[in-house]
Formats: sequence, C-alpha cells, structure tokens
Amino acid sequence: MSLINRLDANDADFGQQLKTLLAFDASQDEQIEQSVAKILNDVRQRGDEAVLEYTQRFDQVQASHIHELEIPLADCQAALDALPTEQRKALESAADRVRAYHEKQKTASWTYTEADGTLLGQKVTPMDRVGLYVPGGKAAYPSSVLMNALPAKVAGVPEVVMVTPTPGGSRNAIVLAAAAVAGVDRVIAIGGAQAVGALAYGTQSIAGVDKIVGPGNAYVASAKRRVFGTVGIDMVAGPSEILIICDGTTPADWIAMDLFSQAEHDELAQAILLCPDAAYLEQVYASIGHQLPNMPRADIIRTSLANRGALIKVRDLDQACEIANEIAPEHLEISTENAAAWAEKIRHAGAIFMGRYSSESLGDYCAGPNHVLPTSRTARFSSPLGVYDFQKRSSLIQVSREGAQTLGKIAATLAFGEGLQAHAESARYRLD
Ligand SMILES: NC(=O)c1ccc[n+]([C@@H]2O[C@H](COP(=O)([O-])OP(=O)(O)OC[C@H]3O[C@@H](n4cnc5c(N)ncnc54)[C@H](O)[C@@H]3O)[C@@H](O)[C@H]2O)c1
Ligand SMILES: N[C@H](CO)Cc1c[nH]c[nH+]1
Ligand SMILES: [Zn+2]
Repeated sequence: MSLINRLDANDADFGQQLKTLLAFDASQDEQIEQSVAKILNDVRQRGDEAVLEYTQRFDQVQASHIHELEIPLADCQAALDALPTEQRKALESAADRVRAYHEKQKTASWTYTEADGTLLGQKVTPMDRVGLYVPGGKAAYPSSVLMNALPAKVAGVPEVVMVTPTPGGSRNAIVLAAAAVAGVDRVIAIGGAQAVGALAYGTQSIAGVDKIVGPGNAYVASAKRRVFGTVGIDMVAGPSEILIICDGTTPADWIAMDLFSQAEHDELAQAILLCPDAAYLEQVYASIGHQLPNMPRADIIRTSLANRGALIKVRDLDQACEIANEIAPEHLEISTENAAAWAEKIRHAGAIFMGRYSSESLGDYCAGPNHVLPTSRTARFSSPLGVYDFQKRSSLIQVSREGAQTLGKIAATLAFGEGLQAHAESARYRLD
C-alpha cells in the first residue's frame, strides 16, 4: 500500500480525485449532541452543583465547592519558576514575539467631523471578560494558551478566565506556566461541556463571559456551537492542514518532515505537496519512507498520510497556486525561489509561509502570528484569531443642529416610504 496518495493535476479525473481527498465528514455524533445538550441544560439550571457533579464523573475529581477547583495564580507563577531554564526562556521568548506581533493588530477609535459640525466615528472597546478553554484530556498545548490569551490581553480584556480539565487531579505544569506568562486572570480546573456551559451561562461562583475561545474535543466543540449566540465563540476548528508548494530544490527531507509536522496532530490531519518536478516527488516519497519509522507518532502520521495526504504533480507553479486557492488551506508553505512573488498569487490561506526557511512549525510556536487559523476551506471567508476578535466596535453619531436639518429631511422621506411614522416625526421634530 502506498504511504501517501499520488495524483497528477493534469489527469482527466483530477478534479474528482481532489474533491474526494479534501472531503471531510464533519457530521455530528448524535450521542455526543444529546449528552452535551443535557449537560448544558443542567449547568444552566443548577450551576455549580452540576459542574461539580460532571467534574467528578468525567475527570474523577471530587470537590464540594468550585473554589476547591480554582488554581491560584501563585501556583501558576510557581510552575513557571520551577521550569527548567531553557523551557522558561523558550516560553517567554515565544510570548514576547506573539505579543509584539499582535500589538500591530490593535485598531484605534476614529471620528471625523463634517462641514456642518456633525461628528461621526467608531469607538473600539475590548470585551469585559473572556473564557479560554485549554484542552486537558489527552494532550496539553501550552502554545495554545499563549495564542489565545495574548491577543485578548493585547486587546485590553481586563479578565481572561482559563478553564482546563485536570483528569484525576493531575495538573500540567507547562500549561500553568504559560497561563502565568500570558497574564491569565483566573484558572479553574474544569473541562468539557460543563466548563463551556459555566462560562457561557455563569454559575454562583463563575461569572459568565462574553466570548469563549480555544480548541477542544468533540464535546467541547459541540458545546461551543450550542452556546454561540449567548456568547461569542472564536471558531470550531477542524483537523490541522498543511499544503506545500515546492519548486523541487528544497531538501526533500525538510519537506517530508514539514508534511509530518501537521500529520502528527491527528489521523484526520491533511498534508499535501504540490510540485512540478516528478523526480523530486519521488525523492520526497522515499524520504517519507525512511524518516517515518523514526517518528514517535508514526502511527498517527501513517494513517493521516495514507487517508488524507497527497503528493501532487502539477504542470507548473502557476497551476500550483490555482490549486492552493481552491483548497484554501490552514497553512501554506511556498518553498521556492522568489516565494514572495508567488505569494502574490495566493488569495485564500490561513497563514502563508514564504521561502525554504519558513517552516510551518515556527508559526505554531514562536514566529509571532497566531496559530489558531481557519481550517476546512474556511480561509476563503475567515481569518486567523487576532486582537480584533476581542474588540468590538460601536458607531458614534453626534448630529449638529445644522446637520439635523439636512439629515432630518432625508430620514423623514425614507421613513414615510417605509410606513414608519414615528421615525419620520422624530426626525422632523428636530427641523427648525
Ligand atoms: N486546532 C488546534 O489548534 C488544537 C490545539 C490543541 C488541541 N486541539 C484538539 O483538542 C482536542 C483535545 O481533546 P482532549 O480530549 O484531549 O481534551 P478536552 O479538554 O477537549 O476534553 C476533555 C473533557 O471532555 C469531556 N468528556 C470526555 N468524555 C466524555 C463523555 N463521555 N461525556 C461527556 N463529556 C466527556 C470531559 O469533560 C473532559 O474533561 C483534540 O481533539 C485536539 O486535536 C486542537
Ligand atoms: N498546528 C496547530 C494548529 O493547526 C497548532 C499547534 C499547537 N502545537 C503545535 N501545533
Ligand atoms: Zn502544529
């Protein structure tokens, strides 16, 4: 059996083959949906008591009050202080770079004044309180703590509440250290749908938030979808994706490892290479074969590459860019000469990595941009998580007496046209 699918973009049935490769069944599991609906309803009705019961049932942590599940900020700082120096420095350098990048995203309020003295504008305000879900079931992602909490802090959110399950009571030291580095304000050891419900609806001990961000398993994803509307959510991210356009001159081992770097996340992750050089594609295939057995997560990578990965021969790099726009990947690596020039042809991708030295893995941890990105083709209409996700805008309108004369007549005419007399009169009352 082939280690990875081999396609040719100029085969007659390529369109259909690509469609099949990209198809991702995001259908929801009915049992999970029912269970999440029940948990959310229960948390909404009974608050803390329900959260404590589910925490005991799903995470085997017994507590009689939510305060017992609260992880003091001093413990997070202690976890940071106890980290080996190299790990602490890496975490702090990554945080500094991510913070500096996000500072550039801050938008300011603006106004302008018309000739008659009417002032119009937009006021930008950070959200008051946001919730950050940090998965804690099977693996821990301290990098995701930084990527979710730092933009909120840069936006000026005064209260970032982090929830993370601690199965059997075991706490992940690097996650807590990352919370300290990012300046998280409150940490509660709860997880799953019950944590999402507590953040969304509020309980006796947990104040409701305005928005919930962060990844999680199917229970968390379902709960986030269901509470959307009561609170905002960032997105419901699908499996990780990487698409590489290569001109065939980057070392084949580098490109094979770049494909592995996203494939190792998940059996459903997608890793695809587009290249016009058939001999080079053979080299990458051979490299996959000899590097794979050395990977600790070889089983996950093997399944991901065999089911959803592909090496695709293209006519030229122009065709590669067209296919990339069609796929709209979460991550796009352009591993070519003059990568920036090729990037100009790309319209749809969550993040574009230009040149042979820009491995996607650098973006996951420390380059600066956010690693929470649109997946499953949603890069055609959405963007990376950023400071703007934690800010909202209010319109500003201050009409002068003179301005009211002009606007009042326009508004009254349109309001009568809509049959809304009160609107029209309210505008007309201000006419001299
Ligand atoms: N896209 C990204 O950037 C990114 C980053 C990190 C993690 N992830 C994803 O997040 C997920 C993390 O999942 P996880 O399970 O390790 O941690 P998790 O914290 O998301 O889920 C654990 C919680 O699930 C709930 N749960 C488990 N079984 C349940 C059941 N039978 N009924 C009701 N609730 C139940 C429990 O409350 C438990 O606390 C993975 O799928 C991972 O790929 C994505
Ligand atoms: N690549 C992931 C998002 O697709 C994020 C991540 C976290 N740690 C490593 N990688
Ligand atoms: Zn990654």
